[in-house]
Amino acid sequence: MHIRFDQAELRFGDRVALKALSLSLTEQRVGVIGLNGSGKTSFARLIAGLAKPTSGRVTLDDLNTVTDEKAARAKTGFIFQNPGHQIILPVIREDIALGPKSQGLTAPEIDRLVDEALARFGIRDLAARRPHELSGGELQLAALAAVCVNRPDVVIFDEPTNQLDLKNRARVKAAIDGLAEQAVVISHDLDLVSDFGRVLVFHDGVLAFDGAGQDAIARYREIAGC
Ligand SMILES: Nc1ncnc2c1ncn2[C@@H]1O[C@H](COP(=O)(O)OP(=O)(O)OP(=O)(O)O)[C@@H](O)[C@H]1O
Repeated sequence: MHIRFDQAELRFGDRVALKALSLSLTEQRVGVIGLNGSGKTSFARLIAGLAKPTSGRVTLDDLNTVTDEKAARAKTGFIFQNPGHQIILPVIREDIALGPKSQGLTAPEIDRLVDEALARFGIRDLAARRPHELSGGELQLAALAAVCVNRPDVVIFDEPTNQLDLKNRARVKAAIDGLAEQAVVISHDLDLVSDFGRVLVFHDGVLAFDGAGQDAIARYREIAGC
């Protein structure tokens, strides 16, 4: 998918979360790194239509995230920092079924799509479980299944390996690496994006570097002074 920012800026009162940015992204894997408060989540929320640019515009395959809001939103899936908060039904299977149900599909069609999504992320064993019983990694995968069942073109991850142990981190990394969909990955876990062909470094709401993973990490280390 072609994600495009045209002088898109996001402000909250006097505070500029993201300064006017023009950018074109078509890569399958895009990493986003930078210090706390540098504008990464603001950038991601603008793509997903969860925030509207205060000025300028953001388009997804020529659909404007504001004027074509519904169609643009359908192209994106967002995995939040705390995926437990986005699983709203009491049982994982029911939660994954929410999207297909809203499309008015028949019960067997819904069952088939949910089974496919569970199998795709290797979480069939979680189908009957409740979100509060799951580990952080399992929650990430359950949220990913619930997002991908809706067939988005791009999946946006906000710090997907935050607070995960090595085993869960590896599981989530494998799921991201294996995605057929385009992925935009915000991360403080630099290894997660180091082999991405395109990684954006934000600093103070400005795009400070745009290039290959290893180069972006080097630039980020300079900014962080370590
Ligand atoms: N709803 C809001 N109201 C006011 N200011 C906000 C709001 N959301 C973000 N900001 C400010 O915008 C700036 C960028 O925030 P953003 O969440 O995009 O940063 P980030 O790089 O994702 O940070 P982190 O790594 O800590 O998650 C920060 O100064 C933040 O305080």
